Amino acid sequence: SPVPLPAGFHLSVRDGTPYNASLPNVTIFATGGTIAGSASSSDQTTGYQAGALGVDILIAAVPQLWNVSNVRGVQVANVGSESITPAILLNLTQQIQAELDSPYCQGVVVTHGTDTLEESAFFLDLTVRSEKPVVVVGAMRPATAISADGPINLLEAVTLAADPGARGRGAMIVLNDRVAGAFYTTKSNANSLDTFRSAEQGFLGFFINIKPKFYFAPSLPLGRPYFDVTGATSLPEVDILFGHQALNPALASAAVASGAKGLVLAGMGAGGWTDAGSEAIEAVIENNGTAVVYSRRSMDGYVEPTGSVGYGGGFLNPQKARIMLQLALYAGYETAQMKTIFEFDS
Ligand SMILES: NC(=O)C[C@H](N)C(=O)O
Repeated sequence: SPVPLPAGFHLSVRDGTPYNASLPNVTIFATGGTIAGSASSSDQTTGYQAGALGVDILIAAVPQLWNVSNVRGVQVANVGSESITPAILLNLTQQIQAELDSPYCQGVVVTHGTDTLEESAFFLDLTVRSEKPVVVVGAMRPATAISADGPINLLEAVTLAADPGARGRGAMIVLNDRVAGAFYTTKSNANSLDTFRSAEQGFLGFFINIKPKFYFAPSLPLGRPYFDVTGATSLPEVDILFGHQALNPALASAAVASGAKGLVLAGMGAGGWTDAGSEAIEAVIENNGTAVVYSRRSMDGYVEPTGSVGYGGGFLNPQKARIMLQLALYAGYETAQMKTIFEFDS
């Protein structure tokens, strides 16, 4: 059923949604996830259907949104975040760019499953060119759960996107009363509400009474590249190989044979790979020109280039190095540019 219009609102000439001329306009792009999840009972917090509820239902559940902004919902997808594809990401970033280029929009929010939220947020950080806030938000409990965290997270995300102090900070992630920069933030716990961590680089701020409080003036990660994908329809395939004892060296050539143009190695320690594995990697680079980034399975740290082939993944974890490599291959980066973006050479 339609949301009743709060006092003082009238219908926007733009698209017929409630509109208050004294408030900023924020567009919510919904992609699914637990924040849109529905379970059969209020005590069920696993095994529910992610991406079950539409964006209008998410908005209707939080009438406080109308106190801080005029919100408009756009349904981009409605899936668990394990099913987000390059096609969805390209569609999402192209729609966001067009929206932020419009003078009517002051900021955008993306609702997303938390499992791969860091990948999409990082992708948007690298592909949206705007001073206006891009805020990615999820939830750890489905919308039907007792004490669901989605509604407050959504309200904080929209409040952040509407806040002029949020400009010029790149894509941000909101969960559990914290503001995190997309570049360095990762999911650290499968179940906890406090799952997102920003490691040594730290959070950007937190929320008090739903209002964002920043620790620092606006700044961006050093050397963060921008990739123009406004005309892209697909991205090159990049696969991740996970390092462990008794590694099967044949996996590298198998990945390349099935279409990978790039490989990210989630190596041991600071990016270590077995001798037989390294020989296999050198062979695929030599035979196929495959781009290889050495990253790490360790939670945090910096990975230097290993030997004469491939690139060191720098501070990027494997899933972020994969996104970066897809974009760099799409953009046709040469060796020197690859080294700059991955190894933070200046
Ligand atoms: N908390 C969540 O959103 C997890 C969910 N499986 C997803 O990523 O879509």
